[in-house]
Amino acid sequence: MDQHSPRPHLSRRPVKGLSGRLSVPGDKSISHRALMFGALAVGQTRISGLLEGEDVLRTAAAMRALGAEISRDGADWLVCGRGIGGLVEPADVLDMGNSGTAARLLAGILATHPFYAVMTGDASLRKRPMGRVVDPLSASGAQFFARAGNRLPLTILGARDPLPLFYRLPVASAQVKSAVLLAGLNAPGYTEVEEPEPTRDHSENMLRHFGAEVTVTQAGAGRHIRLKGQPELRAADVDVPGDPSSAAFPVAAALLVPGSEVTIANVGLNPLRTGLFQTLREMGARLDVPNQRTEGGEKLGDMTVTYSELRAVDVPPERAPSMIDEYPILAVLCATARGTSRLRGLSELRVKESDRLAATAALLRVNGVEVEVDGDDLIIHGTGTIPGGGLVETHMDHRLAMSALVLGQAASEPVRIDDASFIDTSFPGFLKLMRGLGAEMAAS
Ligand SMILES: O=C(O)C1=C[C@@H](OP(=O)(O)O)[C@@H](O)[C@H](O)C1
Ligand SMILES: C=C(OP(=O)(O)O)C(=O)O
Repeated sequence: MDQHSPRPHLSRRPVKGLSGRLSVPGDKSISHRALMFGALAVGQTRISGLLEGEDVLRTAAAMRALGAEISRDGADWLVCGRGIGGLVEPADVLDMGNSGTAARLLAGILATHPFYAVMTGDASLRKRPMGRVVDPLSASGAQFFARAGNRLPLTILGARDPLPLFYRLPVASAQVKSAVLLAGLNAPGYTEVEEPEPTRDHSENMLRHFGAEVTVTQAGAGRHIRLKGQPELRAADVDVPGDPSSAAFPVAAALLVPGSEVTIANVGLNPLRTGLFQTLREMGARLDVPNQRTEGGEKLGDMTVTYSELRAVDVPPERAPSMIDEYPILAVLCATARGTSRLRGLSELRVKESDRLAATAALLRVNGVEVEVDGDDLIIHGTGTIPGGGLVETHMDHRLAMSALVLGQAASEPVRIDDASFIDTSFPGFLKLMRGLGAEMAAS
């Protein structure tokens, strides 16, 4: 993706409201994990609804390079696993593209497999911190060699006699928690992780689904997770729900174009992912989810969203893990609401595909919105009107690209972005799907 061709696009206000019923692609977090756990299980795992975005395809390629058989079967994916400890040394560098989740979770798997592997990524991923996984994983006996600041490319020499891990997360990160649990799968005894605040629990849910023994107990404001090492993971089918982090974009567009009503089928509603929807309701959004259900340990439902006049909001820092990827699009909605919004405790946004705190502020400013960054908080002064007319720099970041295109749906002048190509990492088909609802987005 370093040699990718930028695809500049523009977005303008449509003449009438957005409408329609749609599905968004599969959940990215669950898709990565389904491929990884499938590869570590014995037998054949069938995955339906897998996200075929570039991030997840990188995970599929890496698990193949480690010896798993992965193929497509119609709309489904099949994974023939090698069992825990059964992966083989990859013959070449593993390129994780733009994906932090793929790189960090794979580091966990590689830490307790006794061979040599090298991982790299694109220019965005090579800037992101890997020390957060290298530190805890080193205690398993694995050796890591990285560029200054623990950046990719990263060489991993997996432990021959892995030790179980006990780790208290210094930041609320599901990626770090999952890396430790994945390493613990191939170590004898119990691996334990304590998180300061609950983070998405797809790894815990899926480990159980594949037959591992995982217990979760409340620990203060956070959680204590305990995994019994060296289980026999048994292949188990996975039905991936729609990604709530992707649903956020059509939901936001419907909320800011007058006259809109849109229904999104099968949206994942894991309570550790729904901070945005809670916040939108506090802002006065009409979101109806009449038929909620649970499938494969994950909640989901069909969500209908109707254009709503939004009011400003104050989002507490402890809500951040449940909506960590949704702040750029929430900031766009706050810009359209009348009044001052404050989004608190966003330090983790600085280490995403871009520095999302700075880049979200810049996205709004260049389109005439008054914004401040105060420490780790983002403050947005909404007037109810978006002048627009700006060219947004997206810094290889899919969420910034989609957020800017949604902003254009409410702006007086068209909003341009320098590059729409990274949208395919998490939301292939985004532009087509948005145009199908009546949004005005085009190449420029
Ligand atoms: O575990 C996961 O699948 C993810 C965890 C989050 O990252 P952190 O663990 O860094 O918060 C999130 O931003 C990312 O898109 C997906
Ligand atoms: C932060 C994200 O992903 P990752 O960390 O996997 O690159 C994201 O999808 O917004």
